Amino acid sequence: MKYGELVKVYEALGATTKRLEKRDILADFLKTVDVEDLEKITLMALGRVFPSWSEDEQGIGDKLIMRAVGDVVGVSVELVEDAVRDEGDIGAAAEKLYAKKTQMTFFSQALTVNFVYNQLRKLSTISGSRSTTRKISNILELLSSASAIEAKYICRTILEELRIGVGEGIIRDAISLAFDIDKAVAERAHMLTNDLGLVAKVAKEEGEEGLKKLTLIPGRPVKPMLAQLSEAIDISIEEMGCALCETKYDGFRTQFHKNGDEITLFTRRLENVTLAFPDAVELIREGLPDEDFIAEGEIIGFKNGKPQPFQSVLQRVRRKYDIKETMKNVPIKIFLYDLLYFKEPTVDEPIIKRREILESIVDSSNPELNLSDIVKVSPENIGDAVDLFNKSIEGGHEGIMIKNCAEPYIPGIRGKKMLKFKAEPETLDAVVVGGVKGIGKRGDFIGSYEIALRDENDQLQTITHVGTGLSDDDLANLTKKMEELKITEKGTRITVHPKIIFEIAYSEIVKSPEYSAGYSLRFPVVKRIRTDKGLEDIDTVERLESMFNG
Ligand SMILES: Nc1ncnc2c1ncn2[C@@H]1O[C@H](COP(=O)(O)OP(=O)(O)OP(=O)(O)O)[C@@H](O)[C@H]1O
Repeated sequence: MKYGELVKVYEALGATTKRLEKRDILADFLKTVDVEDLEKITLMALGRVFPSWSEDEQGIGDKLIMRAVGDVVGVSVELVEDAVRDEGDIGAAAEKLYAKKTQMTFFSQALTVNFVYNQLRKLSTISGSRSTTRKISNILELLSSASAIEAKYICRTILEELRIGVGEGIIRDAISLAFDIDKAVAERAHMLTNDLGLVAKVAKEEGEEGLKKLTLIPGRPVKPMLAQLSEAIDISIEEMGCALCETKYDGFRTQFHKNGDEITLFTRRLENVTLAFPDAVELIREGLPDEDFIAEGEIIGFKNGKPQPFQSVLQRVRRKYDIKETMKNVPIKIFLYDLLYFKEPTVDEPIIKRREILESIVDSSNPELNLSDIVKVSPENIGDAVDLFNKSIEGGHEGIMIKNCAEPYIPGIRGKKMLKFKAEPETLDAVVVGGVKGIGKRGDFIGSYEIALRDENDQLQTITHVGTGLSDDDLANLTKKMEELKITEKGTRITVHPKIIFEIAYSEIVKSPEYSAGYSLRFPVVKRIRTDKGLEDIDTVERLESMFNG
């Protein structure tokens, strides 16, 4: 297939903000795609060339693309930077600049999807000496054969930001519609494999039956099951009838995979953090059996018998070097609470059974390797759950989880089957989309951060500016990061790629015409910088609205 055909679909998708229209456009298109191109096109519709579970990345920053665009069009990097400032992103800037392109390209052939996909994948394999030059020449090969509009989307795909408002949910629904697959079956296949390209291919070739056979593979990360808030401990237990209540540890959610001899650790964002935790790998190797498994739990920094703030474990993840040193500074404990695979998938077993198997396979004689504190509760002994809550808070933990005894593990879904009850008021996770440079003492820093939530059409809508709660160190680090993520700069204001996630506490939600969400927050404070969360994890305008309406 010609790349130009995919580009036409990108344009159509970008031209509407309506979710259902996007789904229909994509479904109609997917029906026409040959099976050889289907995996590639499904990934590229997401603006990616690697599935979510893959650790490969193109590793190209804005600067490098600007250089490449400048080279192809025959203008200076400064001019490209100006165009980006005017147009808002490198894709739109490239499209504009191509119109002025003076150099003619000889022997240029129409780009195919296959060629673009392979060239972009190749970028991840280029490393070592002269890698920048080699990467640029690889990008130039693509850009010099591209039309203006193709260049726009090639640049955006390199940065993994297509800006057409299409997320995984829309693509999954389009696959269901295109190949007549029950939505729940497609959703489950996606959640278990984390590979929409594969889901599309199997849906087309083997239909629902084929999708039902797709399952977990130890060594490949799975999206975690997420929790909703419990209104009150007693109400939740009454509703569930039988509940497993567990201490909610405020640590680093980790999946521990064993595949053959290899043990791999993944974060809730599916990042491989094995190298940051050699001690955790050893604890898991010694405390669990030899068979393949996927267990889930929390890694917590522990010092002098006390849990350390969540940020302390994050230090371990950020440090690429001196792991031995950081290991000494931040000793850890593991608290396991779920089992997704043991010799075979266990996700369909109820939590009560999964816990039973987990208890039977974990040797927790080492005080660093634990099972979560747990009580089985029914409406007759709700007091036991309240006791566990109090004990958890006294122990320096966040609260309790309340899990419906009968429920399977549902990856990636924030459902009512697993609830959390915390001592502290609820917070919001929002993404930073811009910032304002400070004045006076904070002149060198970006002191105020504009944050946004996601709306029902996957677009970001702003809610407030926040600067309180950040230490001088945070401000220095954030300012550096914001410079790297910068898209445009006007006066003291900058806009950035949406990558930094803040957890925000506030006193009240108010209506506001000033921000595009239509709501704002009073007295917002940054509680944490959530490097363990990504854009897909931020809260929605819908949730804000329902919290506003009480
Ligand atoms: N015993 C436990 N069982 C399940 N999850 C636990 C447990 N202890 C701690 N957790 C943590 O609680 C989180 C569940 O809350 P949720 O799914 O809402 O994630 P979250 O958005 O990270 O929540 P929060 O910001 O409240 O930690 C899990 O992600 C996990 O990290």
